[in-house]
Amino acid sequence: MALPGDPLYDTAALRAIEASALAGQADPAILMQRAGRAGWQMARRCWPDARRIAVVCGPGNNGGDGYVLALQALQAGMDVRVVRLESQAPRTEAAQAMCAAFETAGGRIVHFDGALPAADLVIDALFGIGLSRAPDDATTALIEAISGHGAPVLALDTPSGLSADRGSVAGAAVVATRTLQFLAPQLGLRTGDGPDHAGALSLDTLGIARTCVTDARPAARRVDTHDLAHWLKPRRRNAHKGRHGRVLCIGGDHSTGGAVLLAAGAALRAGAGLVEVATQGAHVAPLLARWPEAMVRRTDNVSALAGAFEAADVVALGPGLGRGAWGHTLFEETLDAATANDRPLVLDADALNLLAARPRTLPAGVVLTPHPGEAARLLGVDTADIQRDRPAAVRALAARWNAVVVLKGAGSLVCAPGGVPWLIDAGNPGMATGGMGDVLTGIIAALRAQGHGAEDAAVCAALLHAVAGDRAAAQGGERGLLPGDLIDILRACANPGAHA
Ligand SMILES: NC(=O)C1=CN([C@@H]2O[C@H](COP(=O)(O)OP(=O)(O)OC[C@H]3O[C@@H](n4cnc5c(N)ncnc54)[C@H](OP(=O)(O)O)[C@@H]3O)[C@@H](O)[C@H]2O)[C@H](O)CC1
Ligand SMILES: [K+]
Repeated sequence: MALPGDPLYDTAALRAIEASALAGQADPAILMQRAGRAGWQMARRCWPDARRIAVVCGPGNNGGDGYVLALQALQAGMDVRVVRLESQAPRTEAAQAMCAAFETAGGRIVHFDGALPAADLVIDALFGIGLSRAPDDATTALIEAISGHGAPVLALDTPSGLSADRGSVAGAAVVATRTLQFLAPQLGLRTGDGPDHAGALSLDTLGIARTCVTDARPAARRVDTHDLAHWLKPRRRNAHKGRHGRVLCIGGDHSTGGAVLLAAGAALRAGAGLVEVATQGAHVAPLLARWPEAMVRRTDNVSALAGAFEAADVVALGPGLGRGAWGHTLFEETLDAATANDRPLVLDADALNLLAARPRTLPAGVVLTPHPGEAARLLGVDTADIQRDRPAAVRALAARWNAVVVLKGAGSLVCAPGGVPWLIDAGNPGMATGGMGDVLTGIIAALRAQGHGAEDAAVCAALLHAVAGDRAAAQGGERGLLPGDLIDILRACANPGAHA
């Protein structure tokens, strides 16, 4: 069965695609010509009234694309200025040729003196996939002038200063209104700082053969709301609650009972047949009031859970667990029991912090759901290290713990050990609030209990969680979005097509 989603590429793959596309081409600048023309057609389509065009060109082939665009605009009768740093005259043969063609046609090139000229549209052709280091002060000033100009910004290939591989910014990066990618879609524009800098995304394949792209190794696979149906099929008529699995949620110390309540509610709304909660807080009554469908028991240790543990198809450990004596006991005993009984586990929140503090080998089929801070503790690095290269971080976490990992954050990433990461192309900043992770944990556990493998359950759950977050935000706004809002909308999202 075909994998859901679309491939995303890193710069190494893009270089391979470019080489494959240029093989046998008489004119090595053919792609640059097409890129510059595509950029100008995009500019005309998105900003048809723009007359004064400022094109910021860098020293490489991204700049070369810019010179081609500038010539196109000049020949269309626009008022065009190419702006560059005096130190950044075109260095590649192709870019030099395009620059010469622009000047021969009467194009004007001005050196950046701290301010960009008045313009109706700014084109960012400073750096593309060749960015190799943090911009120096002069380049930073130019980047900031682009972002602060006030006119719309069309970035060619990559917003300059953003890593197309890592989705991170070393120093400064252009904030673009739209980014026109060339050849194939880039991973870095969709995770970490990518979405904030790339703006709306477009792609022009520059007319290359499809095989040039399909032969390249994807850096990730992007999934969005349209892919939910791949996992969430209509239910068979001959069903009973046992077929939909049994989830045991363990967590909820005295002051953090709400977390395990959210996980249990999410598991119910994501379709688990039965949900049991083992907790110790004084929140049993409110939990049952909110979810009378859940079975709740107070517990001090796993042996007290004997029946529940055996009966469970999957155990979610961590929401509100805390790191006190009670949490420690349940952490160690649950992992021992899950290992002995080969019970699928979802570990979140304090279970992750306890695992980082007391490393141990995990049984097969575990799903970890760290946010960047928990991820940092699980790898023994700083949070900044995680965010600097999220794709590398999620691969490292999956390998280090031999588990499927959901690295939460802008553009959540999911990865199995040795696998290609999945990029969740949904979600919004309204979801950056306490309790949202507990909801995700409940959804993963519910999908595991319904028979999905660890990787499928993690990808589908992360996508379902983000889609529900977007739908809830669309109804009432991102600010003030609460985990309960997602739970209330989960059912509608978890049955694609049911309400069509
Ligand atoms: N994707 C494709 O196949 C296509 C590529 N095209 C366009 O070309 C760029 C890639 O071009 P490239 O020349 O490899 O790289 P860039 O233009 O992005 O910039 C690299 C040059 O800039 C210098 N550089 C890098 N980082 C910095 C920095 N922080 N400060 C100053 N200068 C920097 C770098 O110099 P080095 O010292 O690193 O050698 C290079 O000179 C791609 O993005 C597309 O826009 C085709 O035209 C279309 C298809
Ligand atoms: K650029």
